[in-house]
Amino acid sequence: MRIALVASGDLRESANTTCWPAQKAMEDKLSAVLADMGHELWRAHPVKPEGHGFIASQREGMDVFSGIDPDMPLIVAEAVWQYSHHVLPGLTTHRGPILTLANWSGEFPGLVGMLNLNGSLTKAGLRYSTLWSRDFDDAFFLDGLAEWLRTGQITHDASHLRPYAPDQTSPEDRAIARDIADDMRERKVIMGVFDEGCMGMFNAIIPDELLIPLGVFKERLSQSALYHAAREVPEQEGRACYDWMRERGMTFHLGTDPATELTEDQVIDQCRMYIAAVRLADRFGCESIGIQYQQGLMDLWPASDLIEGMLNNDDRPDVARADGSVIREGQAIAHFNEVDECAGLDAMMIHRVQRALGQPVETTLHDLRWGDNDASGTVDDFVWVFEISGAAPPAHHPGGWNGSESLRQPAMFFPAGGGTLKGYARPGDIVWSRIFVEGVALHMDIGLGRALELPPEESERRSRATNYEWPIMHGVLTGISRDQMMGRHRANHIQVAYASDTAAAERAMLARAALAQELGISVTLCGV
Ligand SMILES: C[C@H](O)[C@@H](O)[C@@H](O)C(=O)CO
Repeated sequence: MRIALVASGDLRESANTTCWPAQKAMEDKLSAVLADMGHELWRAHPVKPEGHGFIASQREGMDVFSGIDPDMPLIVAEAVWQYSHHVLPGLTTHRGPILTLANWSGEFPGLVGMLNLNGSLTKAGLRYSTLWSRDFDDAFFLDGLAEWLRTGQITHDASHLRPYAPDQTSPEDRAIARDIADDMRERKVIMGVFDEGCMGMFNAIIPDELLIPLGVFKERLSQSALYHAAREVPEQEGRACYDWMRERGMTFHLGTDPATELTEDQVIDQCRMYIAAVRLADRFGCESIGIQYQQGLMDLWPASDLIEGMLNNDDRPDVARADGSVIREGQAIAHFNEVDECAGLDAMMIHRVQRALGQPVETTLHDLRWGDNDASGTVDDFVWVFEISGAAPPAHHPGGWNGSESLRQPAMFFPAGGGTLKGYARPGDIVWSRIFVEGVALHMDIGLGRALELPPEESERRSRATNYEWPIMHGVLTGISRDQMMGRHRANHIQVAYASDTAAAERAMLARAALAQELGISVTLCGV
């Protein structure tokens, strides 16, 4: 059988050319495996003179698909972060079986790219199968591939899923959830969206019609307004924020070459944008905000990540209004990275429930980046690398600000630099979740887990195997195997929040499930 292969890439040519060798190596392996099985893998688009073989725009993807027989079996293979909208239009009219596939490697965010495509295909209502492998020779992969070749689909183990039933939550916590839901629906809530849609993440956009019944409305803001407002903030105000973080013990790894190193000027500009973002959130009454950043703004201003980590922390530098009053003093302003609105909605619900239960509100999304057994032998579990591409709230790090550091964002992604907010998440009980769109409705997957402390060499190994600049949570998910998680998860992102102990985590999970259900979101308990 002849099988078409397409590879979607980044919009940034610097990322495409840097990552191409990893993609090529993966495609060669896949081709060899399929040849052994008696099939031919046909690359449906060429390796370009620019030095890579990725589809790098939506139009290019549409043109590639117009040359593919719509009834052929087709594999979208990803070893890198990719923009789903490059291939989504073509996939909407493809009739043959679709397989999304990634290599189990931390080197580049290929698994993350595949998971985003899966979430986007799910939201678009398209049928697909999905598979992953480290070396393309394990039984799980070979059996799955054989099943797909034979039947056009792969069924993953979903025995860890069960629908949530409201009587699992205590009457007191159901009342808390109902009060929050009533307040949202009556008083209404605003999510501030600084340029909707980021990096082709179709799954991350919630149609307004699905938010209206929850009382949630978007304020569509422009990154140009944020850029302008940041430029208006005097340098000394930015410096005061920078000093505030250093006084609390945060480490900034500074250099002198802005093209590849973090400079003080970049950090001060990030602080100016933090101040501008807080004031805009206040001006428009936004309960949460999301800054898209990665297109447009990335050419003008250092990365928004440090800003996002600062916003997501209750203990953050004060920002005053013109009259001198402090904006939401001592309270985090939930920020959803990459304007992932599903994460933004979840974060607002987390803030409200966790505050009502007296639990920490600090929450962040992470990429489901990679995972591996613990090479130090400290635990037997499979340990995930939850790793967001820039910043976690300092409250997630041991010692808070003192246990946090900032490194320059990689030049291949972020030409104007900017610092991250990195740390290794402190050990503790967590509740994880993901809101997603499927069948033109909102759904929530939720479960329990633990963040682990691993020996420094193992933390370092995991960080070096992925992006050293970015924060990590060593995550263990309760009752869910690696492959169950991969087979089910409908997004590249996973939301995490801490609880004080296991009982508190379970209570918070069930209270959040009750709130979601009350708001009309269908809830699946995963692994618990
Ligand atoms: C910098 C990259 O574009 C990352 O933002 C990307 O890999 C992601 O994190 C996607 O969630």
